[in-house]
Amino acid sequence: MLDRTLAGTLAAIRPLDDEAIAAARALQARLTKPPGSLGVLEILAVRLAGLAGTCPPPVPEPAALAIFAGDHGVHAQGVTPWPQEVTAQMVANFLAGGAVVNAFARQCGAGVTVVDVGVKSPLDPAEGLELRKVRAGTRDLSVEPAMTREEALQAIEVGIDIAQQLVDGGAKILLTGDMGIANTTPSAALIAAFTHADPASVTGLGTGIDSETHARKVAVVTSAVVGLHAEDPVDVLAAVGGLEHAALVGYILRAAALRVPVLIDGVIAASAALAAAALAPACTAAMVAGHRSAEPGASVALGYLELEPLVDLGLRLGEGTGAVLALPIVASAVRVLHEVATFDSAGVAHK
Ligand SMILES: Cc1cc2ncn([C@H]3O[C@H](COP(=O)(O)O)[C@@H](O)[C@H]3O)c2cc1C
Ligand SMILES: O=C(O)c1cccnc1
Repeated sequence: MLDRTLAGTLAAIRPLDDEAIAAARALQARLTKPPGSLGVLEILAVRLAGLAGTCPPPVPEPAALAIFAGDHGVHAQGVTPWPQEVTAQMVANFLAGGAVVNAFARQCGAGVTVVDVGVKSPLDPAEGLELRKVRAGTRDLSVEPAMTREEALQAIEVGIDIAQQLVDGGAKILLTGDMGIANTTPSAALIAAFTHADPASVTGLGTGIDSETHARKVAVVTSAVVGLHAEDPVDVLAAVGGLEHAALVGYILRAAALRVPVLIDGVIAASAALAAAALAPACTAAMVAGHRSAEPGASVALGYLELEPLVDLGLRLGEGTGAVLALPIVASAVRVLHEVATFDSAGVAHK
């Protein structure tokens, strides 16, 4: 049994299993389809065999989405037009099943868990809600570090714990989700900090902002990154990240430690994935990029992580929507290794 600390989680992350990869490649070659005809799906299924250490790897059902919710002190800088209360109001909407991600989750067959890791207002207990608040929102990252190192570590361990709980409950794949008004600003700062990209090039329009707001946002991200002298990934996360970002880091790392695939959603999850990869480079083997968010930083982060997104539909919502939409593709890729007949078994002639 792995201990649920960050150190215990990092120590358990291992590279892919070469034997399972070889077995999956050999199996792909025997299935009744021209070799390579399933393109990216073949590569993905082989990698998931390597992750699971068995061929075929488990069909990713049931699937579990965790939506980590938190508020942001940097909201005070006018980086988003939406009031901060929307974070808590959307949490209520997720719990009532009324958000976009709920519709997608019903369509694609994913369970939804909402985690309050840092919502500003107090939330009442509810079915499907995990009350794990580390702090009622971060501090303003443009003025001081958003979190203490201790707070960031606590939030990482919330993510670790939630991932462990979902996998203990039977989940065969974990999906990332987020809710936090203003959170595309810390996401851009994390992406600039970890990839060394120009802050302006990774700062997008978030929920949809005017050019004046965008200019303010670029200035905030630029000065946060210029003023950042942290080396350790947890310190970077504490300085310019959010509580939901930190929880996502723990969630991703725990998925990798448990050898369960983790479907990365949009720019918020991609920025957390960079921090996770900085802590444990081998954890990228467990990551599957769900979609290409319209937010420019997401493509920069995925490029840095060498991940190709499965779908590209111009989404810019978050909540886990892009991860959920990619789920049937991942499941289909794995199902091929379980269910497709071989040339021998089906009596189909080779070329
Ligand atoms: C109604 C509503 C539902 C959302 N669901 C996700 N987001 C997304 O938008 C927010 C980030 O964008 P920004 O940095 O521009 O504030 C996050 O809450 C993210 O999850 C939403 C935003 C709104 C307004
Ligand atoms: O990429 C995302 O997930 C995203 C983009 C804009 C706003 N909220 C989330």
